[in-house]
Amino acid sequence: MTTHKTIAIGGDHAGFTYKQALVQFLLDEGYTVKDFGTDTPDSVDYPDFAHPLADAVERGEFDKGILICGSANGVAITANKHQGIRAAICWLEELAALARQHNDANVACIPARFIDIETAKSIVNTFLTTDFEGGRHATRVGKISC
Ligand SMILES: O=C(CO)[C@H](O)[C@H](O)[C@H](O)COP(=O)(O)O
Repeated sequence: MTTHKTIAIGGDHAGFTYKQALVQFLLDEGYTVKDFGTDTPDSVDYPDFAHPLADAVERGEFDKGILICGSANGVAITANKHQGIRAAICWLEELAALARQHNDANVACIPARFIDIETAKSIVNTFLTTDFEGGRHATRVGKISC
C-alpha cells in the first residue's frame, strides 16, 4: 500500500498486455491511474502514446509515469525528448531503484518482450516506492537539461 499517488501509464501494442496487468496492479496498490493507451493489441506507433504521457508528467499532472513497449528503447527515446522528463529503462529492480535514488527519474520504461510480468510489477513497485537521494546526485541532475 502507498500514500496516494497519481500514475500515468502507456505504451504500444508490444506492451499492451503488460500495461493492462500493471494498471490492475497499481489500482490494487491504491494508486490513482490514468491509462494513456494503446487500448488494443493492434500494431501502433509508440510515439503516439509516449509523447502525451510525457507532456502530462512534465506538466506535473502525475507524480510518475510508466511506459511500456517491446524493448523500452522506443518509449524511452521518445519521452526523453521532453526537457522535464527523466525516463529510465528498467529491466531489473535494482535499476529501478538507482533510477530514482541517483537520477530522480520520473518515468520508468519497461521492456515487455524481455522480462516476465511479475518482474515488471516488482520493478514498478520499486520505482514508485524509492526516494531520490539528493546531495551530489541533485547537482548532477541539475546539469542534465541543456
Ligand atoms: O521501439 C521499439 C524497439 O526498440 C519497441 O520495442 C516497439 O515495441 C517495437 O519496435 C515494436 O515492434 P513490432 O515488430 O512492430 O511489433
